[in-house]
Amino acid sequence: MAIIASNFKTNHTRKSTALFVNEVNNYLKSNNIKNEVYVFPTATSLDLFDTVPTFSIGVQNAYATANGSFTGEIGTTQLDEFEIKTILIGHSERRHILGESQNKIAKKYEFYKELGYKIIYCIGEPLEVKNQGLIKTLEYIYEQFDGIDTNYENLILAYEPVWAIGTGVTATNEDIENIHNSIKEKIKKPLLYGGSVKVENVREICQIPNVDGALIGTASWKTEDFIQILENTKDL
Ligand SMILES: O=C[C@H](O)COP(=O)(O)O
Repeated sequence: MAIIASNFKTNHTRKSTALFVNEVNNYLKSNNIKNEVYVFPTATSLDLFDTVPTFSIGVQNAYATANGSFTGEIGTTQLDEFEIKTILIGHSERRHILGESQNKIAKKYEFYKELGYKIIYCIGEPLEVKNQGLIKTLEYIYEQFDGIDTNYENLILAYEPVWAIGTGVTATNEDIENIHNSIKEKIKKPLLYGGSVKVENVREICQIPNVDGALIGTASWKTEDFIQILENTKDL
C-alpha cells in the first residue's frame, strides 16, 4: 500500500481547498481506495471539512507551542480547532528559504512527538552536496537526523533532494534506490520520495525498492491530477 501525500505549499484558497478535499474524498470512498493519503493545505484553508475523513489533513508547519506571543505562527490551540494531528517537519523550503536550523527543527520535532502527532520528517541534499558523491550526500542527510528520535512510532520519512524540488528534474531511479537503501538500513520507518514526482512517473517511483510512497508538490495541486496519481498507485 503506497503512502501518497500532497503538499499544497503556498497554493490554493480556502474555497478551492474545500473543493479538492471533497472531490478526493468522494473518489477514495467510491473506489474503495486503500492508499494512505495525506493532504497539507495552507494554514488559512484548514477546516473540519464536512466529509467523513478517508484521509488525513495535516499542516505544513506550526510553532512548538500551544499558544502565546509568536507573531505569524500557529500552535496546537489553533490545530486542535480543526482536529489536526499531522505535521510536516524539516521541509527543505523551511530549511533553506525560511532559515530553520537543525536545532529549531529538532525542538519542533520533540514538541510534536510528545503530543503524539504523525510527523512526516523531510531530509535531502542540495545540488552542491549531491555533486560530491554518495558518501558526502549520505553524511549530509544523516546530519539532518541530529536531535531527531528516529524510533518514534508515528514517524514517516521523506527523502527530497533539494535540486529535484519544483524543478521538473526527478532524481533517477538509481539515485533514489541508493539513498533509500542506505537510509532504510539505519532507520526502519516508512520512507517517501519527493521531488518532481509526476502523474506519469509516480507508479514507477513507488515501485523502487524501499520507496513506500511519495510526497508531491506541483503535480498534486490539480484535483484531477492528484486523483490520477491515486489511481496510478492504488494497487501497490
Ligand atoms: O513537499 C513536496 C516536495 O517539496 C516536492 O515538490 P515538487 O513535487 O513540486 O517537486
